[in-house]
Amino acid sequence: MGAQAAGPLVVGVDSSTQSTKVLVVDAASGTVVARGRAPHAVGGGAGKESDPGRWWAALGAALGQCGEAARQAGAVSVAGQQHGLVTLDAAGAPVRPALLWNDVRSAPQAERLVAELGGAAAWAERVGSVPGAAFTVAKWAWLREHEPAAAAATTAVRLPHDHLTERLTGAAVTDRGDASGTGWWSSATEAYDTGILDHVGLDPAALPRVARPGEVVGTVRTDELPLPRGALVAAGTGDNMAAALGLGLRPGRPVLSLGTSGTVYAVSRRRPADPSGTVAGFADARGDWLPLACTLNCTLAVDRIAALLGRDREAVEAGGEAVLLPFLDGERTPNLPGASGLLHGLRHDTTPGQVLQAAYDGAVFALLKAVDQVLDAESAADAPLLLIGGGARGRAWRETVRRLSGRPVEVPDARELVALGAAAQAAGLLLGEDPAAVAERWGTARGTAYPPRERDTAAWERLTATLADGEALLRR
Ligand SMILES: Nc1ncnc2c1ncn2[C@@H]1O[C@H](COP(=O)(O)OP(=O)(O)O)[C@@H](O)[C@H]1O
Ligand SMILES: O=C(CO)[C@@H](O)[C@H](O)COP(=O)(O)O
Repeated sequence: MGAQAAGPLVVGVDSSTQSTKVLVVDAASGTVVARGRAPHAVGGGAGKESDPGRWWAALGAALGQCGEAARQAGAVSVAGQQHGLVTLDAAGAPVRPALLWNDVRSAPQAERLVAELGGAAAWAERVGSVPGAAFTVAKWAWLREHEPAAAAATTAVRLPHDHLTERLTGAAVTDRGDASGTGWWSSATEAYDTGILDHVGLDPAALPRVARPGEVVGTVRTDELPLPRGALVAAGTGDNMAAALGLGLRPGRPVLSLGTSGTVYAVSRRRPADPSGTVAGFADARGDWLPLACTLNCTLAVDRIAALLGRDREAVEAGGEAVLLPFLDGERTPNLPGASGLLHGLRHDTTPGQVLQAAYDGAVFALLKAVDQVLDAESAADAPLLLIGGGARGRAWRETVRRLSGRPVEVPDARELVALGAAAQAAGLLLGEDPAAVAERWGTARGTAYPPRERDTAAWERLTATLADGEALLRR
């Protein structure tokens, strides 16, 4: 155990794309007393898949690294990567590996579903979002079409965080935040949409119950993990909703998260409904909304380009006119699921460091373009961007965001805001408090403030033009 604890201990879990991270936190002060981390494997050939059993094993390994502290927890909450399709058989075992949020094979099914059920505006009004390949409903439609035997063997469908919560408690339960990324939960009625479920041949009985914010959904009932039996378990939520909890986020504060995915979001009191599909109309974990735009190519794509160039990720150079759209995995924002990376504007004097800088620029461009779209109209135009996720630790990422946004940037000292948000949710159960108020009291958003820099409008215009002119290639 690291630092001393005064209050009861809580465990917050972040089961994200690349790894599971666990924090044991003093509920009274927010002090992190122990932490653990274990990697996941993402496979699946042309797609992106992970074995849910590996998430469970990684959770056990990460908790094990926390030593005695985890065994003293009074409450636990699991946050996880959004959208993933976990299919279970009658014995509760996975029928096949989970299809992940960044698997673009389901793009044709998403397109078809949008057309079949009234078009983009109708979906935005009914569900809050226009589903793309990421949404669980498109993944389920893909499975029925490509692996009908697997779909037929499925008796329960879960999201990654639901699956882990169920293994902890035995309860089939999810929360409104993660449910809002399925495409079969309506933000208009705040309930499963039986018309959509019927359309895709999924029995509502196969889905978990949607818990109320603040509900105790069960207690730890497994001996497979180093957690105390009987500890309270919160509903958990999607990883972006958990980070919003972890920051104690209030409306008007935009967040930019740089991890496997790039996301930009804000809390809103108004239910979003963007018919263009750029902004997903997610629910947050407390009863408000979380309009969010997400890219597929963020830290992994830029690290891959740095490796191709044989450079350290910080070895960027200013200047030149190269433009790089690093869409190595296809892209979600803009919606170009079949795209690959595009490099334009090379000259004899272009340096490798300038090409790497262009990759950073291309990775944050669509996210920065969406900042104003996720904020309510009355938000201050110069509100600082809260920069989080693994990339927030990097100078090149931070300076790129400052240069292309022209906004002030704040980088919280706290590293694991998703796990911290889950811990705040767990602490809320024990203390009978709102998790956002818990996080505020913990001071999780405290960090370093960077003033605005002059905006690089020339680079912005080059990116805009290359995206428009390259459209035919990017749609191929
Ligand atoms: N010091 C650093 N500078 C820049 N990038 C970093 C640094 N540390 C980690 N990263 C990036 O963070 C990414 C992981 O971010 P994280 O938010 O943990 O991902 P996940 O999406 O799995 O939650 C890695 O892909 C890596 O590129
Ligand atoms: O699909 C989305 C948001 O809609 C992603 O943000 C996933 O939730 C995965 O997150 P990370 O593993 O990158 O944190």
